[in-house]
Amino acid sequence: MAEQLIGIGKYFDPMVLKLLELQERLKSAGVSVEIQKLLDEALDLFFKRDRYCADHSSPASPELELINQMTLTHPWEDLYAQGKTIWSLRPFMMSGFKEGQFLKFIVSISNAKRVLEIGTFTGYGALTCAEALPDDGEVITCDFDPYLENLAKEYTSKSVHGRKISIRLGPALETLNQLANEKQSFDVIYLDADKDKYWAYYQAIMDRGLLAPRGTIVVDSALFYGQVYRETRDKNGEGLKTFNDNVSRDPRVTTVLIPLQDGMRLIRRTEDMLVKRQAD
Ligand SMILES: C[S@@+](CC[C@H](N)C(=O)[O-])C[C@H]1O[C@@H](n2cnc3c(N)ncnc32)[C@H](O)[C@@H]1O
Repeated sequence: MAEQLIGIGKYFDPMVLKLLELQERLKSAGVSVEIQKLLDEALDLFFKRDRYCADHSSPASPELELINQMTLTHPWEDLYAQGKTIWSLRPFMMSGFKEGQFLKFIVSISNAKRVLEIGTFTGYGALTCAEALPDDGEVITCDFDPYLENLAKEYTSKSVHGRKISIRLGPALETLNQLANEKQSFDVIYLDADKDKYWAYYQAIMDRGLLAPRGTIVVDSALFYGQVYRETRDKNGEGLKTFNDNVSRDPRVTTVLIPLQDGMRLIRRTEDMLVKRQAD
């Protein structure tokens, strides 16, 4: 890719990536030490804020931390080279701590009982949701990679909340159609799979009754490394842009896009946002 479209490590914000690039270039550009120091301080403030927020949030459970560590150290490249995974997976695909805690709050404050996750990966999002559900709650999560089905099962079952999780294997759109045919509906739906199909997933969710009354859709990677507001986009960035444009114009829903991590979007039916007050 000519321009840097994809983030480095856990930093998804193209502005930070540009500032890091500038910091490198200034070192050899003969710019005064004071100017370099100002930029170093500005970046340091950004990283400190990130660290401070993480340090002053409740920690993830030991079981989630185990999934995090396993995901970071798993031999993804070797597995793909050996044909054991159907595509090239990377640790940064995992939801991780900040998004996880945010998602957990949404599940909890919604008093959700049933959650659907589109895109399981190593089970971090599924277990996060399961931890916020009551004993009779259920998370259905789906992925099309059989390797991930086994891995996520192995790791989520290490938690007492793992029994609330079931995994459906297959292309997400087929799974959504199956669930709709089974007349299933969900209080929270976490959309976190192939970005170019988000609009198709959203249409299936909204048109086929998958979102329960007063339900919420949570969309991950809604900014997609800033591609949605930049000139250059790949197939996924294009998919996300179409999705964002269409959803923000859909009169059925009320939505907010939050610059958390790589962008998180919340969507609810507009009628569910209206407070029903008793007549005086
Ligand atoms: C970003 S990761 C999901 C991360 C996960 N939700 C978490 O909380 O850590 C996206 C996942 O979607 C899966 N995926 C991509 N395209 C898919 C499709 N068409 N059908 C089903 N799963 C798909 C990938 O295999 C991958 O595991």
